[in-house]
Amino acid sequence: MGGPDKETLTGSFTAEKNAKIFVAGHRGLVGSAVVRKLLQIGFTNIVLRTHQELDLTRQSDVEAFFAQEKPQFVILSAAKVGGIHANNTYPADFISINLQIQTNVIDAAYRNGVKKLLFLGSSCIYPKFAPQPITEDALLTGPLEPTNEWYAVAKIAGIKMCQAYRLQYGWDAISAMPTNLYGPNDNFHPENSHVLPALIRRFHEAKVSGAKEVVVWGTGSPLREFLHVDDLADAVVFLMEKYSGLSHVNVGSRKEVTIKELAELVKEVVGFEGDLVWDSTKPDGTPRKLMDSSKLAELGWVPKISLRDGLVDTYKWTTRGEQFYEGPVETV
Ligand SMILES: NC(=O)C1=CN([C@@H]2O[C@H](COP(=O)(O)OP(=O)(O)OC[C@H]3O[C@@H](n4cnc5c(N)ncnc54)[C@H](OP(=O)(O)O)[C@@H]3O)[C@@H](O)[C@H]2O)C=CC1
Ligand SMILES: C[C@H]1O[C@H](OP(=O)(O)OP(=O)(O)OC[C@H]2O[C@@H](n3cnc4c(=O)[nH]c(N)nc43)[C@H](O)[C@@H]2O)[C@@H](O)[C@@H](O)C1=O
Repeated sequence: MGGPDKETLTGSFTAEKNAKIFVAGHRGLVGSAVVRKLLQIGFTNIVLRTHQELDLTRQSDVEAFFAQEKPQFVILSAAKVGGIHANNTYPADFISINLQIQTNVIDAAYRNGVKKLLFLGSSCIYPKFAPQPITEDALLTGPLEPTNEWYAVAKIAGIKMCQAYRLQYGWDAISAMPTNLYGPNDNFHPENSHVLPALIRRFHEAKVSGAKEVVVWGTGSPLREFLHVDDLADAVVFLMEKYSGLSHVNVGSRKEVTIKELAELVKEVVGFEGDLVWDSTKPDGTPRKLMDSSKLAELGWVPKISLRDGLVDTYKWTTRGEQFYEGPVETV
């Protein structure tokens, strides 16, 4: 079976605005941003299923769904996702659920004639002490960060599955590796979320209750790179349009901050006036994971949203109703 043999394409995706696209995980941070982006640029035939309607860990249900709906494109943004504590506490869930979801969806998509699929991985696929900034070819060159190795192993398997299907069948499956993301529809669970939503919520609640201090995990020294999810959604559409290579592609903001700097910024944006207290019994995780996103930049995509602007918008979004939006807290 013939498939694309060139790394770059010339825009077949956005030309087909009535093509049927399945966005898996559309109620999550990434999936919801991808749907917003697709609607904004005029796509009219987006197929969606909630977790309750279609459990993607159930192989026969996934096969039946693909056989019935026959989508032409798939964005795979459904996954078991969480921050450092959730990853460290539920290793079995993180490896097994993610392996099941991605294996079922990727295989059923191929068998049911999907033209192109994009799989979402994560920057945690790289070795804990990879040279910085981390290029795509650092994959599988050293041991993983222990707090998220189970999730990382599943994500590496997803990349490899896309590559294997391209090599054996010539099928157009690509993988994007985003850095740490944030934005509307994030998970704001107090323990199981990522650092940014956790801190937005904790600082907000401290401001409202008049608390004198806020506890932040770890030492504050780890460096992280953050990307607003609307930038990521833009990059996803860009890659669907322009990229058809074997290698996965890093998607980062190319800017890093320490967790201490991040906490100070969230404190300022939320308007909390008390002190920060560091809980060094909590893990720091990987010391640094700045990705080298020059492959994507060379293809012609760069991010637009600064961390400060993205944070201000996200905080406004969480407090736009009468109550703080906590997100789908039952997910982890
Ligand atoms: N958030 C981040 O910082 C980063 C995320 N990524 C990647 O982006 C992708 C999306 O992450 P994100 O949007 O943050 O995650 P979310 O937790 O916000 O969303 C995940 C979505 O997947 C759905 N889902 C989970 N399990 C199943 C299942 N068994 N069947 C059907 N649907 C299911 C969830 O539904 P429900 O809530 O109902 O369970 C939810 O809608 C993931 O692959 C993740 O690895 C990569 C780098 C960073
Ligand atoms: C995207 C990526 O996300 C995860 O990796 P991580 O980058 O380590 O994720 P994190 O956002 O949870 O933490 C970042 C840093 O921040 C510190 N930190 C301070 N205070 C809070 C806090 O209140 N909550 C959290 N979660 N972290 C805190 C925390 O101690 C750490 O030093 C992977 O497991 C995996 O899911 C993955 O791929």
